[in-house]
Amino acid sequence: MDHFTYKNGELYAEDVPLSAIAETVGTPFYCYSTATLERHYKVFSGAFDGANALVCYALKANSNQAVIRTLAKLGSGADVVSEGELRRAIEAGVPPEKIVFSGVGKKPEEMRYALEAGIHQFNVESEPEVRTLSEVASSMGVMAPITFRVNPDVDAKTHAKISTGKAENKFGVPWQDVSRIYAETAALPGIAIKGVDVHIGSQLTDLEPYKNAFNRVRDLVQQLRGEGHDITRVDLGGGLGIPYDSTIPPAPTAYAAVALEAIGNLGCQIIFEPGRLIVGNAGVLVSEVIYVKQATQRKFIILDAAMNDLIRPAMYDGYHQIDPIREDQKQGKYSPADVVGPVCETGDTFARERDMPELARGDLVAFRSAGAYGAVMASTYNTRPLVPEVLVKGDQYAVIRARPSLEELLKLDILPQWLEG
Ligand SMILES: Cc1ncc(COP(=O)(O)O)c(C=O)c1O
Ligand SMILES: N[C@@H](CCCC[NH3+])C(=O)O
Repeated sequence: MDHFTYKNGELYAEDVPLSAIAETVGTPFYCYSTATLERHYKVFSGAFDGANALVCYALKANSNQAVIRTLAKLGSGADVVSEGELRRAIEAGVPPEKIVFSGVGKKPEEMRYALEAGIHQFNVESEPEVRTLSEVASSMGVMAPITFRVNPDVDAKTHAKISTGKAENKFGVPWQDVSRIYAETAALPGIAIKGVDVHIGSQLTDLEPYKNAFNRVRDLVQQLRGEGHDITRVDLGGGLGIPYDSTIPPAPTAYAAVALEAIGNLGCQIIFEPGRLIVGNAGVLVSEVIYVKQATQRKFIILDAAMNDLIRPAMYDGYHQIDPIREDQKQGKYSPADVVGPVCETGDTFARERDMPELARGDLVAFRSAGAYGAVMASTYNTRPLVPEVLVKGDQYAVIRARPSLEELLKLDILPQWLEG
């Protein structure tokens, strides 16, 4: 459920008409709903009421500090994958003891920063990484709390580009080496083994892969305990899908039941890293129709948003519902059209032969479910400024990241002295 609904003949974000934001901010822009963010966080964390669970919102999905702070105020922790994200989380008010650090390529200086901050744990993904962390922590005279991310070799049944738990993927340590790696790590200085971590992929719409992975993790925890390790934490990652089209993913309560059935009796703290589930349906991308072009074979609706603003359709064949802002258009006649952006790539196509309402130059549309992996993946390709972000709360709204000017964008380049003049 989200808080983007038609009222008074047009699409609103909570109690603010999106057209009013478009008038002051210009298009394209991302708009997030505080009520939806809060609702999703509460539904997810509420599914684990009574369990020893820590929800660490995965910042990569949407790392605007206003979004992070909204969630931090509800008690959320953070899953970060770089020093940049770690700084954002701390700056936005997430206590370091609720922060986990994931990712296959943590650099020594990032490890140092995280150790100084006092984060909850490093989710280590390889042997060279744990040796480096051991050196860094020892040189600082501290202990680094860790889990190893294990690769359970299960098929998450999601898009290949966002599947992470197969043996062929770069993530985690190989299942057959886990026992040896834990034994060798136990002898390393500066490292405190705390548990096991797994994350098998993103936008999962089936609980079966979770069941397989979590049961494997449960057996592994028992095995590692038998081998003398003090396992007190299990991090189950994120990945629960959201409805983009007609596929209805499992409810958080059903997911929680699977997780708790597998892991609930181990006496461990259970950590979750949901990203998309929290922010995906809490955001829309609003764009204006620049032209409608009738070509020989197709009708093209050309928008002022492009693949650089929302890459999901080009990169993962991602589906986003595209709704007109005006309700009369929503209820009117539909005909097939390609919805495209102005970027000079054929891949800059949001939808092909999609049934679309009758739209004309100047009309506004909203891409639904654009709160996750939208603004964070934007680029300035074709010298298009990064798209601004707006947060709504009730009848108030605020720009939470402004649109940079073209002057600012151009100033990023530096002419070498031999080209000056
Ligand atoms: C380690 C890790 N944790 C959490 C997430 C969040 O995933 P999602 O946004 O699908 O919940 C990801 C991204 O897939 C990830 O790589
Ligand atoms: N960027 C992907 C999700 C990647 C998940 C990252 N671990 C998407 O838009 O669907």
